[in-house]
Amino acid sequence: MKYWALPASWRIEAMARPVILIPVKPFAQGKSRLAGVMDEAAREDLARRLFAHVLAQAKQVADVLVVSRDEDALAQARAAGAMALRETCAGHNPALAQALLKLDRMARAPVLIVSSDLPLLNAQDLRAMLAPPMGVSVMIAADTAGQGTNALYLAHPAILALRFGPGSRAAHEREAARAGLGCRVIRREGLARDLDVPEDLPILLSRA
Ligand SMILES: Nc1nc2c(ncn2[C@@H]2O[C@H](COP(=O)(O)OP(=O)(O)OP(=O)(O)O)[C@@H](O)[C@H]2O)c(=O)[nH]1
Ligand SMILES: O=C(O)[C@H](O)COP(=O)(O)O
Repeated sequence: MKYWALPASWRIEAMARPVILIPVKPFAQGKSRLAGVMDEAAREDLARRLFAHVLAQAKQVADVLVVSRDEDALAQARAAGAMALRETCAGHNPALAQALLKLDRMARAPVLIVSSDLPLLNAQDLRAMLAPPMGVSVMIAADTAGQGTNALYLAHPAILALRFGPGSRAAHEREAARAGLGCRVIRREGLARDLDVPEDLPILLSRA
């Protein structure tokens, strides 16, 4: 069938370019679980560098939207050519919900939510997350423990209730099942290795 012979609503979805959505906690508040081994300035610097890395990888792959209440993070996003959204409802899930609402109004394009603390992330990881198998509308990149969600692909912005927080991998799977959506869990090192606790810090050496 010719492209222009498709129903109009399908055409819009087929044209819609995916967006990578990066939530960023204020740099000075992030990485609080490293407080026992790094002072405030070092944690802030680390959070800033991790975000810069994720942003650079994401920009190679798709349009990017950053949601944050940190003006520096928003400025860094704009300087890299990304869209920036000031968070009005503080918190991981509320900020993402705000961003998804905006994306849903812009276009019903696929969204890939990616954590800003993935030191081994590369563009291939992101491309893999943006290529779901037929019939799959939700893809979850689990953390190494299989408990958290480090990246979440959504076929469109309003498809799933967000459940970031402890046990989010299982919670996102449950939400997908409840909504009758095809769902896959992906395990790739670049997506799985986040940097949360002191035991994760040796990852940085492998990037040195
Ligand atoms: N916009 C926004 N992003 C958040 C918020 N809280 C967490 N995030 C982001 O969500 C992703 C996962 O966060 P966490 O792994 O909990 O990282 P963190 O909050 O820096 O680490 P801890 O302070 O140790 O909990 C990262 O991209 C964070 O920047 C928030 O309140 N607002
Ligand atoms: O799974 C999640 O909700 C996020 O990745 C945050 O989880 P974490 O606090 O274990 O990093």
